[in-house]
Amino acid sequence: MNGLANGHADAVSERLQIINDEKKFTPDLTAQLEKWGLQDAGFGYNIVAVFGSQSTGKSTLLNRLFGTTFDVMDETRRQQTTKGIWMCRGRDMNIMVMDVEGTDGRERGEDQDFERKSALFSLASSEVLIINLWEHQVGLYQGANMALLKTVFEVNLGLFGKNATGGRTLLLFVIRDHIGQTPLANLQATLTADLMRIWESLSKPQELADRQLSDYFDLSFTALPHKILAADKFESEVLNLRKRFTDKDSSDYLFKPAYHKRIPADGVAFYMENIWEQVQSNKDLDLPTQQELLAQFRCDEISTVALSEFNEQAKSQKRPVEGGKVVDGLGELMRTWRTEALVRYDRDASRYHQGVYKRKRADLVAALDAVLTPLFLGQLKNLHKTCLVAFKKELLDGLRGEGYNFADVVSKARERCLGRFEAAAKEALIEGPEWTYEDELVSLKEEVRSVADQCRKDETKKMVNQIERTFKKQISEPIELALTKAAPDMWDDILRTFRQTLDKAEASYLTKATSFNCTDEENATSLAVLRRRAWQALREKIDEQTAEPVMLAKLRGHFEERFRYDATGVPRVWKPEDDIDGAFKVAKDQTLDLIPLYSKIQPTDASLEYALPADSLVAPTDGSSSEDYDFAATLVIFSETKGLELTQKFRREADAYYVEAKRSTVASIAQIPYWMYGVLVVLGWNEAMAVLFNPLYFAFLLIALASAYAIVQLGLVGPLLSITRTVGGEIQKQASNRLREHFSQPVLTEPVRNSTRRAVDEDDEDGELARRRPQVM
Ligand SMILES: Nc1nc2c(ncn2[C@@H]2O[C@H](COP(=O)(O)OP(=O)(O)OP(=O)(O)O)[C@@H](O)[C@H]2O)c(=O)[nH]1
Repeated sequence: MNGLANGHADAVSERLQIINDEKKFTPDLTAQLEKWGLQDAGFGYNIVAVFGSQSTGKSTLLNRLFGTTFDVMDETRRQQTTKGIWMCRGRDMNIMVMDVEGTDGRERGEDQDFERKSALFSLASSEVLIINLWEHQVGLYQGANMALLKTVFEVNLGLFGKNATGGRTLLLFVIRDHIGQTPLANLQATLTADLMRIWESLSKPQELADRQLSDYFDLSFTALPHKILAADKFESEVLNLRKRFTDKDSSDYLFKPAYHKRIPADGVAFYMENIWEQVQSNKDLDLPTQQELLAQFRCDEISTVALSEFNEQAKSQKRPVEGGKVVDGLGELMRTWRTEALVRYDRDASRYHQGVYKRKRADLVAALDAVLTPLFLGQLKNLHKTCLVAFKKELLDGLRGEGYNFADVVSKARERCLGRFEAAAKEALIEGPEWTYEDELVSLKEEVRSVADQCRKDETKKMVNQIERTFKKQISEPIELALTKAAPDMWDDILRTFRQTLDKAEASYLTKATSFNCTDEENATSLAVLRRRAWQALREKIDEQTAEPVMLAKLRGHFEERFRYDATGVPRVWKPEDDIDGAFKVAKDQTLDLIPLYSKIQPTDASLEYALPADSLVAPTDGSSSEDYDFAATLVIFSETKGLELTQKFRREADAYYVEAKRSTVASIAQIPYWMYGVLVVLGWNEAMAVLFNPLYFAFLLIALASAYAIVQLGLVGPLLSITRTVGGEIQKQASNRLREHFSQPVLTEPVRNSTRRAVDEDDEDGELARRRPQVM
């Protein structure tokens, strides 16, 4: 019986290494739980673990508190006792106690992997985690394992922070070898502040960013006196603490239900194994060694200083570049800033862990380039703009004045523009970042080409306009002359002149176009436009010359030439015997024949007929018109109705000429007839004899003769003659007027009446003349 009881007692106090040195989780936990009699405990059990530096009396404390059998360090050898994680059942209590390998162990050196993983495992799986530390460790960062706690909190939050059912955990700080000089409250405040600080500095997952330490952990603090120097007090305090773990009725009972993980006892083995697996596979725990940590910290600092100085320098050119200015020597400036920053970094950081130094250097280079790249791109954009502006200006300057070769001007300006861009872009390139200016250059080339094209189009237009003006000048006079002459082959002359002048204009265009590098298609379009405009110019000239007043003047001129001048070109003086009617009719008919001649462009020689080519008829692409050209319509100068209107107007004018001619014959008839002078001699003979034979009259005659002699002698003949002529002329004028008034009075009213009637009855012209004749006579 005793043997059995002893056997059971041994099994209960047996301990098990649940995680060994090789970080392997034991497969025997379930069996051990069975042996401990906890397998069927359901939720009736608790888990506690310990955390702290190596050889700080963790195992001693656990054994005292829970009656466990963990190994305690042999004082004489002072070496690590606990390796891995051990578990033991508390004596007479359903408590699974875990003794965890101490942190900061000499044996593991800088390999902190296991201590992180074991600490995290303890934190995640236990209800109460005893954080065991010497009093003198309080306030230290590394000594108090704060760095380790930070890492563990961080990973714990990432791994298990979202698990709302995981429950809270009590962190029980046990301060060992508490002398009492510093009250527990002060130590507690220091530790709480430290914890809060590391919690704040955690990098938390985004969704847990506002979680507080108190959301996951409760804090409790207790102090134990020196085990050897105050052995009794130590023992009694340990007992007090033990009660807090065991006395469920105590107000400060530590295993509060809130801390329970709610895993039935038979699932604990699986649950723990699972936690260990997660802990093991978590990459976040593979943190760098201290050396690396230090390197990271320092390299970051050095890099920040270098970067901030670099940023200051770069800022000075940021505004000008953003403002569209091309900064001279920007490449050199950028190279200097970049090199200075890297030299500064290399000088201070290269002494640290090489891997970290190189990694951070790459980060720094990327940060430097991220600042420089916009400057480079901005510089390229500004260069692009300025070079293009310069190109345009050079082009316009080159095309000013006369005698330039367009192709030459363009190619020189282009070469200079691209050369300037490439040189400045090359200067801005720096070694290191994979920058290129090719894309910008391609886009610049494209824009230069399109500007040159536009310019060429404008120039071609200008040239066509110039040729058109010359064309107009050249055809103006010949057309005017031909239209004035009004010969039957008038249109032949006009069309011949038109063709010759157009041929010259086309040849002139083609000669000039070669220097413009125009494509065949562009030439064809320009020529089509030129032909169409030439024809329009011809039409304008013809329209100008055939406008109604001009046309009437032409007809009048033509008529006058035939009616008022004879065949030899001498002005006619109509005599009564002249055939005014015949001459009038001939002149008028010949003149009226001109109206159909003027009304249509119709050469007598059919080979001279002109038709615009089809491509000149389509609507021009320059937007000057949206309609196709109706060439056939342009051949008609004026319509038949217009012709009839002209005929009527001309007839009225011709009639006035006729009347005038008639009147001039009356005027010549109205002179004093010569026989009147004979009548005067016959009738005045007696009076003459009376003068000769009357002494008085004779004396008067002699005096008159003497006076005449004296006048001749004195040279007064001229003045006297002129006086006499003036007086005589005046008298003759008066007499003539009287006679004309007398003879012309009845004739004046007739033509007005007749011409009105003539408008009504045009065909009866001859009859009308016959009626008029006796009245005039
Ligand atoms: N000064 C002092 N020494 C103690 C105290 N508790 C235990 N020790 C001694 O400290 C030494 C280490 O004790 P352990 O209990 O093995 O310490 P540990 O933290 O479990 O050690 P590891 O398991 O190796 O990490 C032993 O020699 C103990 O006698 C204490 O409260 N004060």
